[in-house]
Amino acid sequence: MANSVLEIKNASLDIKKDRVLEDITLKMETGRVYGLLGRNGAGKTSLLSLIASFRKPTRGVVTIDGQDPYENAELMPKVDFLYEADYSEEYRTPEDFCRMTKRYKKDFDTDYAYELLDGFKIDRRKALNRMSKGQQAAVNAVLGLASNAPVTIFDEVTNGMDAPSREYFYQQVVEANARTPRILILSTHIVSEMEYLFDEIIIIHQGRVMMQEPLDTFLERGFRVTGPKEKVSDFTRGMEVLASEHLGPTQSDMVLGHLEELQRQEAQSRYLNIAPLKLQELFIRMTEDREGV
Ligand SMILES: Nc1ncnc2c1ncn2[C@@H]1O[C@H](COP(=O)(O)OP(=O)(O)OP(=O)(O)O)[C@@H](O)[C@H]1O
Repeated sequence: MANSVLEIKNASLDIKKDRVLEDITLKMETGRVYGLLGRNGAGKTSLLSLIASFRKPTRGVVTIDGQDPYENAELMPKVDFLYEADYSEEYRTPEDFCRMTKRYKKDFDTDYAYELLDGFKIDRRKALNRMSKGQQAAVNAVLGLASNAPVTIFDEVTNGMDAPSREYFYQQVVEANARTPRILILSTHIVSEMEYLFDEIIIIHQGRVMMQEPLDTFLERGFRVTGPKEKVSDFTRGMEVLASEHLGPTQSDMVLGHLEELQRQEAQSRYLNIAPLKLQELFIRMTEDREGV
C-alpha cells in the first residue's frame, strides 16, 4: 500500500457561533501511531471529524495526499473513523458488519477480523444489541484494525473495555501497523497505558495545537528528581519545578528543562535519584490551568 501524507494547514472550525478549533497545522505520515491528547472539550473529536470529512473546516485546508477529502468519493474509503457508537438498536452481527464493510472497503481483511473477534472472545454471530458495552467497543476496534484504511482513527475506542481487552487491543495496534503500515490516530484519556504505543504526541488545548512532537523528544522536556526533602529542594532551586510531591521525609520534584551532564553527576554525588518523566504526568501539568510551559 502506498504511503500517505495527511496535512492540516491553518484550519479553524466554528460550530454554531463558537470557534472550537483555531489555526490547526499538523502533518502525519504512514507507519506512525499518533496519540491525540487533550482535556475534555479541548477539540479532539472536532479535529478528528475534520480529518474524517464529517465536517469541513471554516477556514484552512485538510488534505490527504494533496487532495481535499471532503465529499471526495475516491478518498472516503481511505479514512476509517471509529468512535463509541450506540448499538442499542443494532440487531446485526459482527459477521454482518464485516460483510457490509468488505463491500465498500476492498482492503478490509475479513479473515483478520474473524481472528481478532476470536482474540476478543466475541461471538461473531451474536447481534450487537445483545452485547455488553465492552464487547461492542471490541467489535468497533476489530472493524478499524481489519479495515487496513490508510488513515485509521480510533476516538476513545477502548471506552468500556476491561483491562485484558484493552491490553489485547494495544498488542493488535502494534501488530496491525506492522502488517499494513498506515496513519493511526488514537485519541484517548488512558494516557498512562498507551504511552508505549505512540510514535508522536499531539496535544490539543483549548482548540489549538499545543504541540506535535515525537514521544522521545516530548519526554526529554523534563525529569524527576527524588530524595531527602532538603537535598531535593536544594538541587532544584532556580529550576522550573512543575510539581513537588512529598512522602514522609522524601520529596519528588517534577522539573521542566534539560539536565546537563555535570548536573547529573552532581545529583548522583548527592544520592538523588533522577528519572525520566511519564507522558501522563507531563500531559496533566501542561494542560492544567496555568500559563503554557
Ligand atoms: N455540536 C456541537 N455544538 C456546539 N458545540 C460543540 C458541538 N460539538 C462540540 N462542541 C464544542 O466544541 C468543543 C470541542 O469539543 P470536542 O468534542 O471536539 O472535544 P473533545 O476534546 O473531543 O472532548 P472530550 O474529551 O470530552 O470528548 C467543546 O467546547 C464543545 O462544547
